[in-house]
Amino acid sequence: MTDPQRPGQDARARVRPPVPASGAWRPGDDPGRRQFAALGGLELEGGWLLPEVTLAYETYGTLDADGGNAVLILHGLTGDSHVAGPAGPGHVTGGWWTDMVGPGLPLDTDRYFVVVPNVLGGCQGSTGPASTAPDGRPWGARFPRLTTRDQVAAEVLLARQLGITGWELVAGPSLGGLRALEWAVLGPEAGIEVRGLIAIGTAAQASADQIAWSHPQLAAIRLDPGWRDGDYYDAPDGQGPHAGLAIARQIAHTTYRTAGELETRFGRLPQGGEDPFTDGRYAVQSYLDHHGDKLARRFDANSYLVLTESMNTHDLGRDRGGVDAALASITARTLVVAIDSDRLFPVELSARIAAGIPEAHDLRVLRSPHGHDGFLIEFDQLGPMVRDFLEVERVRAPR
Ligand SMILES: CC(=O)SCCNC(=O)CCNC(=O)[C@H](O)C(C)(C)COP(=O)(O)OP(=O)(O)OC[C@H]1O[C@@H](n2cnc3c(N)ncnc32)[C@H](O)[C@@H]1OP(=O)(O)O
Ligand SMILES: N[C@@H](CCO)C(=O)O
Repeated sequence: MTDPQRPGQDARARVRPPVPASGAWRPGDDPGRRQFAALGGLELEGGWLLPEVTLAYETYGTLDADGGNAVLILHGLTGDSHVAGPAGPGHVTGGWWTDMVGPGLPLDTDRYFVVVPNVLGGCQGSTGPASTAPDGRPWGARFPRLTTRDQVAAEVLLARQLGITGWELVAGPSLGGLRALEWAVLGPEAGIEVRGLIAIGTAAQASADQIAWSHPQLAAIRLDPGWRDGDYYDAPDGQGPHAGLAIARQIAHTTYRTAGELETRFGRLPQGGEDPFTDGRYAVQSYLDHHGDKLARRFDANSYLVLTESMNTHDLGRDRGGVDAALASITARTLVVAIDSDRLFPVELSARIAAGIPEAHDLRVLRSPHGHDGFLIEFDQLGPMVRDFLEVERVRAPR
């Protein structure tokens, strides 16, 4: 991997990442070749009613006549429905699993019909805080609290609308893994079979450490004067809490990588042309500025809040007699994948999932210097793990 030492970014970026209003995320951005499902009202776990729910989604491949080849892929915190393919008109970023999903690839779209929804509460076409509330104004901070279960309940409605009665596989990393686990419990309860499950770098229950790391991220956004109590969409200066969101991403991004990687890649190198002893930055600071700035240009801060808080409340065992009982109720054949250097979702959290699900025969561990983001990088290892799992599945249950 090469690390360009980007010269010349304004050193003030250390304090307030420069995100021009024209380049920042705005409601309605990024229309793509996505499809949109109007799913009606949804009663949420917290008792609120979301009167009109839309989920954006993409599909890849063709659904068999018997509907037996449907696969659901669920994205992480800031991902979206664009799982594969290039960036381009309608897609700010290239597909986040382009190496994993496609003809002949581990999630083979010649064989499977792959469905990828944008999560409820997100900002890439699904109902979220930037959507219009019944009073004609954006929901903003009035958008109700969401849980993982609510997100999956919306996806159940989508599956029904698509005529899918069972998933051959539900797979997801990180926040997508939280939903995948929830699907494995809620899906069968809702009459949608989940035959296979792949949970990557994820957890059955948010840990204190994860909640702790999220805490300053939430504050960074809410304390940005541009947040305006969540109602910034129509701000006269066009500015939202872009600096707060960028700082949140910088904190998060550090947890997605490892201390060893940062040391190896950046060490104490100054950013090219800058002097950290005056007003310049170290290269690692510039790297974080870059990732913070990049997210603030493509993501809505209120969605970041809603999704982060949904992760914090994630608990597969809530009202189900605890995590162990919930895991024990999962009937899907399961592959659990951890990343050895993941400091945000450490291997123990995956080990607990693998130990608790009766049909989870395997805990596979990706070796990676990159930490949590390994699931977006280590395709040479992840691809064969997924292929192996699906081959065994095929032998076990030929169609
Ligand atoms: C499942 C999901 O939902 S996924 C959502 C996934 N997408 C994201 O998370 C987007 C954020 N991107 C990333 O986190 C990473 O790029 C990954 C995980 C996708 C890939 O990781 P890596 O290949 O290790 O990329 P890395 O972390 O080095 O970042 C590369 C970027 O940093 C920039 N960079 C590297 N060093 C510096 C520096 N010193 N100063 C400024 N920028 C720098 C590179 O120019 C490059 O910029 P670009 O992405 O705009 O082209
Ligand atoms: N980089 C990933 C990490 C969180 O899973 C994302 O933003 O979705």
